[in-house]
Amino acid sequence: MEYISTRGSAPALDFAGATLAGLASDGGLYVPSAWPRFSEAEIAALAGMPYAELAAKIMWPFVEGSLAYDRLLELTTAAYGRFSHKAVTPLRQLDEQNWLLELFHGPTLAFKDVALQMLGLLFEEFLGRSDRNLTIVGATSGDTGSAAIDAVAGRDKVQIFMLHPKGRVSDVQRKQMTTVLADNVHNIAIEGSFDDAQAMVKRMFNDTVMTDRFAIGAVNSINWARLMAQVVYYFAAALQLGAPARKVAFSVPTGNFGDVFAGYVAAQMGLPIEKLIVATNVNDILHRALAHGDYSQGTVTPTEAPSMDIQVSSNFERLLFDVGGRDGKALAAQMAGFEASKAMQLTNAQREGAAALFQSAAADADAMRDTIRWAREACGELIDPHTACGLYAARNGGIDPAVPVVTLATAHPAKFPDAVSRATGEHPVLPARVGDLFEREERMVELSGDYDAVAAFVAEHATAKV
Ligand SMILES: Cc1ncc(COP(=O)(O)O)c(C=O)c1O
Ligand SMILES: N[C@@H](CCOP(=O)(O)O)C(=O)O
Repeated sequence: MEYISTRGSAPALDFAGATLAGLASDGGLYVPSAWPRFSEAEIAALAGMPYAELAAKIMWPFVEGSLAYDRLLELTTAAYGRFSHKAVTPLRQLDEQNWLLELFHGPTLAFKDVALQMLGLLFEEFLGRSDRNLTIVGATSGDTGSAAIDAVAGRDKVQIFMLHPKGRVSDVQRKQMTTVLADNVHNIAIEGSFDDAQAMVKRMFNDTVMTDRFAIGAVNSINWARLMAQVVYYFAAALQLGAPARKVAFSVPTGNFGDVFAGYVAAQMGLPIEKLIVATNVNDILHRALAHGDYSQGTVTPTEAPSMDIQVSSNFERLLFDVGGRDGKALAAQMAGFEASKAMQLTNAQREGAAALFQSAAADADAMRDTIRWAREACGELIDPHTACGLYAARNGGIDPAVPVVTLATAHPAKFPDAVSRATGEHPVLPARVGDLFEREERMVELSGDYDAVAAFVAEHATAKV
């Protein structure tokens, strides 16, 4: 499989190259040059497979040329062997139409583990074939950070620098990052929002002073390998609910548009998806873009679903590229306009292409709280505030009652105990494997939101590329 940039001018790479590169050198994001497609019979034959095997089957067309199938299966077996539930991503029924897909049974209790456990192993595999050192620079609103740190802590040839917005992640999220004291882990709290952190990360990929000395790598969902691994659980859930004979809808709590774009990829591969519901909190740039074609940044409002406090959604670029006719030059111009003015109108082709599969909704604080309460009182489930945005959109999405609607449960409720207990009066308990989190020592540095200060810190602590 060959990977091309959404902005049309970076060199095409194979899977290993795209995984190590992260962001394309023209500022675009890597996408497969064509979507692999499974026939109905091929999809039906996937039913009932153990998760690791299903993962290898789904990922295979994306990695072919960079990994042998048997090696891929060894990696998926190792990655998903660390999950605390045998099914890895179990489904739970809430009522006649609604289901929860629990994605939080990995080591750091959020859906990010599903992709990052795999990505950590892929880095090790590909770096082992060269004498290259990787300097990972990432931005997190709370969950990517801990999942990425868990996946690479202590690994040879990798240093990780993780930027989070100071004071804007939950205490559990912060401690899951800052209590990992491995020498290759560097946590940086910056003044500003996740968007500010993400902008600095992207800038570093195009800063030749840095890229001449260091091989900068990505763990955010700008890295294609993240999304590839997330495609698997759409297949896993839909197969359990009767696919390919029956269509399924998904409601996806959304911030950086990575998780829901993985659903779009599943649909391009042939999975019969009725609708993908994009669920935001009040930071609703994606809801405005999908409902009205208006992709304009706005300021970030802190909410009880802090991981989705995002107003620039990196992966939306991948969708605009695909539904807009895969014209890299035109998209590069459109994105340059957005970067200059912080606003952009979708073209008619982009709006119509997106509307064929996506619908959207934004949940405010009342909607989140009421949905957390409903899930507890009516269905006996404690859910986190991000999942609540998804479930709110699912219950109000007007999907044909004959179609099952799966809400992605993206985080364990105990990561956000204050919001959950405000809504339900119950304090969710952290699973035993992270139970002593609050007794562990923390280490992080605090920096201003100034790019030069962050770059200087990275340069001081990173290892040169070879
Ligand atoms: C718990 C949780 N739910 C949902 C999201 C949104 O996912 P995405 O950024 O892939 O849209 C995030 C992070 O962004 C998250 O951490
Ligand atoms: N919610 C994320 C934000 C970063 O998104 P990513 O999926 O692009 O890594 C987080 O928790 O950090």
